[in-house]
Amino acid sequence: MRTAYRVETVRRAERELMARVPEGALMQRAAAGLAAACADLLGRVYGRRVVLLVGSGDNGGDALYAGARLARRGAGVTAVLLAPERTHAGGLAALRRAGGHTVAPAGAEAVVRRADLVLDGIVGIGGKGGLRPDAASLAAIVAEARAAVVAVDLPSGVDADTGEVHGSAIRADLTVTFGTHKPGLLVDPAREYAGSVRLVDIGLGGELPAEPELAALQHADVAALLPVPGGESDKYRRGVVGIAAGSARYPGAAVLAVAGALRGGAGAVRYVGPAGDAVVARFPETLVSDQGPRQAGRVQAWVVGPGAGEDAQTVAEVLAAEVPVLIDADGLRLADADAVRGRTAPTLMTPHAGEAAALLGVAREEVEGARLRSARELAARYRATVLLKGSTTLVADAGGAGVVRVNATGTAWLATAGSGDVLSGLAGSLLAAGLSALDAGSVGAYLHGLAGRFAADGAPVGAHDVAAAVAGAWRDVRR
Ligand SMILES: NC(=O)C1=CN([C@@H]2O[C@H](COP(=O)(O)OP(=O)(O)OC[C@H]3O[C@@H](n4cnc5c(N)ncnc54)[C@H](OP(=O)(O)O)[C@@H]3O)[C@@H](O)[C@H]2O)[C@@H](O)CC1
Ligand SMILES: [K+]
Repeated sequence: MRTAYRVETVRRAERELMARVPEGALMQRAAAGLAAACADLLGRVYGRRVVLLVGSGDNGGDALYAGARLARRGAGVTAVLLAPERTHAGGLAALRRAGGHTVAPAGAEAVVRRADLVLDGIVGIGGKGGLRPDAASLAAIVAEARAAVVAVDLPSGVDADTGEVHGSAIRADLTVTFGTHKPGLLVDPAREYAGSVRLVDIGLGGELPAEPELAALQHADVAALLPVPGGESDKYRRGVVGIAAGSARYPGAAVLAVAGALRGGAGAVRYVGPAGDAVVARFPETLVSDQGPRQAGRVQAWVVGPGAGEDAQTVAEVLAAEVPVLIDADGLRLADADAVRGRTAPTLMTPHAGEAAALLGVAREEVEGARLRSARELAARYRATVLLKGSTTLVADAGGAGVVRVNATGTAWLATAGSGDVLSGLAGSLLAAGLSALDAGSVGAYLHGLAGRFAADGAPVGAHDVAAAVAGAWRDVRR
């Protein structure tokens, strides 16, 4: 499990650890890891031109000590000091001893233009709000440069706790972060500014609490959660998932949701709705019912909404069922909020940013800019588990508090028509197989993302290709 902690938690853990190690030891560990990452990126250190952007806090101190290490290995290192009188004294002395130089911000453009590598030590976890004007002009200069950019701990200007970006921020190729990931490194839009992320162990692990702010499942975590049939299993014990989806206008949504559901671990898929012929033509193993959800026979979980059009009656019937329910697409619009809040069995809502915005009564951009806050807010309002889809997929558990899962497997190729229908079937099938809403949502997103990668392999794909690739993703996870 990859985990991320909020700044106040990181600060508390650092205080505990600092009390037990020699003064300055943590910064030296950070600087050593940072310098090593820079050396890896450069390939050869000797003769390279390195520019440090140095703010007034310890983030600048890290950059200066790392710069000193690179200077000792033969790099030409120049530090741009944003606040010369408040620069980290020990770091500055170390850089000077190693033969490094300093310039004022007015000299930044000339040195950055010629640099091979820029280290962004303007601000780290002590940052508040978007970059101030002097720092923002440096960010603009860096954006024009050909140099590789390494962010120290965080790209300056992004919000460490939320992943929000207010104003300008440094765009890095690599972020070297210390002790633990910060939520902003895993959630868009900030994640995009971070580039790839390398975690340097400074010994903080033992001081961090059990519950992080964010957690990203890895292969082993997913493998442990996947439902696997035992010797005594039959189709009913493995769980039956009901799919109430599709309409005369959108029969394809039903086919795709069933396609996802067949790959999600339930023992059988029951379909109700007007697209039964299309579903059976493609997937003859589906149990098709021409009754509404109430009369359709037992299921262990329902999926309602993909391509549902205006069928509010079906949505209401499904919400009244005392089994877990996944609500997607049109179902989100048609569901009565009080009916969702009043449910006793788990509910998993799977909106994309536009749908989440409509439910929250805000603009889509607001959700995209504040994904973590939006997912928690929806989960609190509806007392439902919320899987917010998009460039970063998040799953917040019912009520909105507690750890939020972030999915790291997605690919931009998944932004294709019908892809969400496959995910809803897949996650609904995992619900029917007995996973909690949080696990079904995050395992579903993980497999779906991986399947998208396998199916796409660098080229456009259709949603049916993604569904077909889920089995391969499943095998890859269990391997
Ligand atoms: N603690 C530890 O054990 C370890 C910590 N480590 C390192 O320390 C870092 C935290 O250091 P920190 O606490 O000194 O804060 P930091 O991020 O340098 O920023 C504060 C300065 O930024 C300024 N500033 C604020 N907002 C701004 C803005 N929007 N735009 C521009 N400037 C802004 C603010 O100015 P002020 O408000 O004071 O005028 C203040 O001077 C952490 O990220 C990691 O790199 C590692 O060495 C490992 C061990
Ligand atoms: K930084």
